[in-house]
Amino acid sequence: MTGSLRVAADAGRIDWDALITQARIAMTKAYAPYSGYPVGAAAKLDTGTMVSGCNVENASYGVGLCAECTLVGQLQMSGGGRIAAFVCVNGSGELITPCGRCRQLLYEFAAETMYVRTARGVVTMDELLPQAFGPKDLDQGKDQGKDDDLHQGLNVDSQQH
Ligand SMILES: O=c1ccn([C@H]2C[C@H](O)[C@@H](CO)O2)c(=O)[nH]1
Repeated sequence: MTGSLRVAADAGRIDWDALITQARIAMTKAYAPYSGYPVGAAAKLDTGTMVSGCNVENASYGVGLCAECTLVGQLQMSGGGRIAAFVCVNGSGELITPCGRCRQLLYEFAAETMYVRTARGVVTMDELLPQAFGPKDLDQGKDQGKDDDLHQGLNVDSQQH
């Protein structure tokens, strides 16, 4: 089976209706007095556990939490795990795609292949956030930080400016 066929077959085994129902229930708990735009999110972990979240806004607008924020908080609090499937919905219960910041939040906890059902169909996390920055990049950066030659090279350069 080719890669894309396997992806389609795996995604087809997910109970999306159950996940969307959970997201809609979560959306009813949203605290969104400022935007008037409630959001609910739900994820199925590779452990089988279901977690959900809703947006929680704030009088200091910029510090409001997206539904995905509270979802990853619940994920960690409920013992951790990797997200195998994810959906989020708006106040009408319709599918929306996670905002940019939330794609990064979700990526941190994504399973090897994580499926996201959107209004345009099922996509993978890698398709939603291509060339993502993640934990592996931090590992590489740490190794390079110990490279004295590189540091000296950077110092020389900075002295020239
Ligand atoms: O992926 C998203 C996009 C938006 N929102 C929230 C943030 C804000 O409370 C409201 C309007 O942007 O929707 C989410 O929870 N998740």
